[in-house]
Amino acid sequence: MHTDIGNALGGDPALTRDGLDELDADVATAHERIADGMADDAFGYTALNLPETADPDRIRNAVAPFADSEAVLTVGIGGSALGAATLCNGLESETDAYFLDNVDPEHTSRLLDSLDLSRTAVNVVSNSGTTAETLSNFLVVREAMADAGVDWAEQTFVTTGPEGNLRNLATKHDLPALDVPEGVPGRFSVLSTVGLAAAAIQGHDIEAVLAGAAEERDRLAGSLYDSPAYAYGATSYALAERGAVTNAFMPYAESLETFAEWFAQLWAESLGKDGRGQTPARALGATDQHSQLQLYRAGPRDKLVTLVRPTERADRGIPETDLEGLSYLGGQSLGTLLDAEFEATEASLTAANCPNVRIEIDRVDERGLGELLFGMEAACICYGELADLSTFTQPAVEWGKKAARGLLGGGEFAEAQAVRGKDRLVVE
Ligand SMILES: O=P(O)(O)OC[C@H]1O[C@](O)(CO)[C@@H](O)[C@@H]1O
Repeated sequence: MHTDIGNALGGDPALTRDGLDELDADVATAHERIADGMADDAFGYTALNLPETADPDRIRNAVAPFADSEAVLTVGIGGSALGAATLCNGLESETDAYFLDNVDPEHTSRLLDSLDLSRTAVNVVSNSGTTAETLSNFLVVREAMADAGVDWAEQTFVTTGPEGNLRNLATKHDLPALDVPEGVPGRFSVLSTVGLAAAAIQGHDIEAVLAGAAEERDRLAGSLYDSPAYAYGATSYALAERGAVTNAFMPYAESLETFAEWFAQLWAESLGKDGRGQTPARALGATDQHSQLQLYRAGPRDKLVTLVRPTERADRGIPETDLEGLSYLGGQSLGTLLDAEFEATEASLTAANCPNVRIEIDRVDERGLGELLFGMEAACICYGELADLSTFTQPAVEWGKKAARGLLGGGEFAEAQAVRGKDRLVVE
């Protein structure tokens, strides 16, 4: 992963090289704490040890019974889906991958109706083993399989923690079960069983994902000028402290669109605390040049724009044309056009004083995705250290869970009362 922070300086919000140099002393301290946390396998920090502690053979052996599946259906939400989806949607495979990470009845029914359930491996993932959306979707999938005359227990494996409903279900039905590594919060678990199992069923080189991550780990150092991950984390933090409270995250590759979703959970759930944080706004290049760019260039001065691209990709030529005004495109390629759009957008942001950072990998392949995923995790942890935030918890999500559970008769919760007491001002 290459991080170019040149365009983050001298914009509005204003960050100077001196400001960054000053911050670098804090990055050295942050790195020490991170390295100590890794050495102690401390909660959260232990996620950065996964490039060496994850066991690809164990994962592959566990999913071997499903190797000839036509499709793999992952039932999970948040960190229990987005990491696997980033790998599966970022890489090509003969085996299709689907994700049930919402409880939209129409979508769930359409998806289940479209699948040959007898040829589909079901990967149920939940760290806590108690998440309502995941468990409900699993019950629906199991019923659909039974209705289709498919032995669901033959097609299903789970990835979960040591306790919880899902672990009990796996034990009761003797399902193959992978363990969520201890001390790894969901949004930091892509480089573990949680993110790698579905990718292994699709036949991806999960060792190469871990090797790319290990390369990025080896670049962690006591200065932001020596570590691409810390350069990104520290620069994002410094700009947020100066008013860039929105991070427009814009990959220039369709294969990285899900990666932007994964990044949004990582950044929002890790850094949104104590009234602080930086709001991730997902975008896609070049598409959102034609929807969002106006705002980035001419709207409030509250943004950092992160542009991500692979420097190598399979290309496709644009045919020569005699159409009026289009000759400049004829004979070029879509890749050349996309790169020109990337560089032009980057320069247009700088010309409008909008701070932006360039993140590049060689290719969107297993190694490249490993670098990006690890790099962004380390960047996030670095940001959390500099901001003195509790990066690895997400207490604010519990209120809504209690309210929903109370509304469904799953217990007495004050939060459910609050929902019932909603103020109404309906305009019809
Ligand atoms: O893996 P689990 O426990 O089902 O949780 C799913 C997701 O829900 C959250 O706990 C938020 O509600 C995320 O942190 C997590 O990634």
